[in-house]
Amino acid sequence: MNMAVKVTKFGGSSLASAEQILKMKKIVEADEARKFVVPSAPGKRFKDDVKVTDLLYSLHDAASHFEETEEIYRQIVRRYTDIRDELGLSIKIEDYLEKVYEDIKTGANEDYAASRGEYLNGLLIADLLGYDFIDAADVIFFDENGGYDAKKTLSILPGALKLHERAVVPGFYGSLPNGKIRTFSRGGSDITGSIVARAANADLYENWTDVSGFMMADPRIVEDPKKIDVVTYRELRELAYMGATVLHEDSIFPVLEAAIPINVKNTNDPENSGTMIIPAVEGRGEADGITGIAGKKNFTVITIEKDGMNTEIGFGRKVLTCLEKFGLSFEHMPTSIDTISIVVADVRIRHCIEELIDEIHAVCQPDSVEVSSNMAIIATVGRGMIRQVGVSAKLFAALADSHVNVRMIDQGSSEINIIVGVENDDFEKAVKAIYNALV
Ligand SMILES: Nc1ncnc2c1ncn2[C@@H]1O[C@H](COP(=O)(O)OP(=O)(O)O)[C@@H](O)[C@H]1O
Ligand SMILES: N[C@@H](CC(=O)OP(=O)(O)O)C(=O)O
Repeated sequence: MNMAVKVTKFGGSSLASAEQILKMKKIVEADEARKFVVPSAPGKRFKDDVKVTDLLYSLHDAASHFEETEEIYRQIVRRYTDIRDELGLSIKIEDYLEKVYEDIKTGANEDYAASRGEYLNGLLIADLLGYDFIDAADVIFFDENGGYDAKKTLSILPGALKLHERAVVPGFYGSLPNGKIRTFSRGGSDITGSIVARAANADLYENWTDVSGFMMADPRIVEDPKKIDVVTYRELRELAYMGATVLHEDSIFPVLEAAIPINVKNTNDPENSGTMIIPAVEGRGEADGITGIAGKKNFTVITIEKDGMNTEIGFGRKVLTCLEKFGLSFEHMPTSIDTISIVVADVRIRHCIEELIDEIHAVCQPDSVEVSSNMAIIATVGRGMIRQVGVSAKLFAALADSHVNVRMIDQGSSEINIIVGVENDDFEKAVKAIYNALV
């Protein structure tokens, strides 16, 4: 029988210092099946520390504006040389750092700069574990539009992995058809881990972080929230997208087809079983109540009102055409007979809000258009939750009792979530109220 294969991704918090990296080593060495390791860049060692990835973005920004770069570069050098020295390794990481610095000063792109956090950490970790190093630029590919190219990657990566008994593949980046480096969006090492798990046909994708799995709410908002033991890919995606940052929302796609389970585990508490993320939960469903609550701040809600909107053919299309004209995607679109609300992230819409409203007036001829910014959206997620009588009644009663003004309600058509929009200032209060009422 073939030996089991596990792909282990370690997040920045798990690799922030030599002390954390030694915990990683112990975990990897405790199980023969942990053949492929996907590291992030060193993250925060303490609350107000700066992630190496953020230092690299700053370095690139300073270099491209011809500003002072030495101090930022020195901080980056110190992070890696401290780790190397404390681990007692002899790899000459300074040589690699100098090359990175030179490349950034001579015009390398921003993604290249950001990706070096994982690249350099991968070199150190491969040296420490005695694993081979595979540069992600040689095995993970993006297409000319910058999207992940699954076809090309899966035609090369599985063969490349077979050449190595044990290897480190740095997270977060790959290469474009022109050979330039491209990164996933922030937190994207989780996606690399999933891609490597798929290519290795792994039995399990372990995602090691600084919490013992997915909690029913963000532990920075709700004190000591209950852990989610098992969650489906779909629920996970909803929670992750809506702000539960433990796992990148796109990290389920690569493993989805092969139905490889993901186990979120805690580097600081490796015995804890963490959270299992699986395709579907057999024999469980309608009576399960909620799975979790997640949310994000800083959205704008545009409410368009027009009497008789429900009978006007093509009204929705006209509204969406306006968004398209400004290159805007939207998060939610709750409707009633005479109103449509569009929810868009503040950062996307800020620069064009006035022109967009003028366009909506011109194209849709509405009775009124109202804009509310500084809104937070909160999703309460659970398979079967919607069919369970009383969940939404309890949720809205709890918000009313806490004097939270609900500005928008949307029930996702996937029937696994209820979404409410509240003012940014009420966000934490609302999450706590929903948690206390439903958990
Ligand atoms: N529902 C949740 N359950 C657990 N952690 C959460 C949740 N929502 C937000 N978080 C936050 O996600 C963090 C882990 O994600 P991240 O910082 O990206 O880790 P890593 O550096 O390991 O990739 C936790 O420390 C926690 O503060
Ligand atoms: N280092 C990258 C990618 C990543 O996934 O990091 P982390 O595992 O620390 O979330 C970032 O900060 O976005």
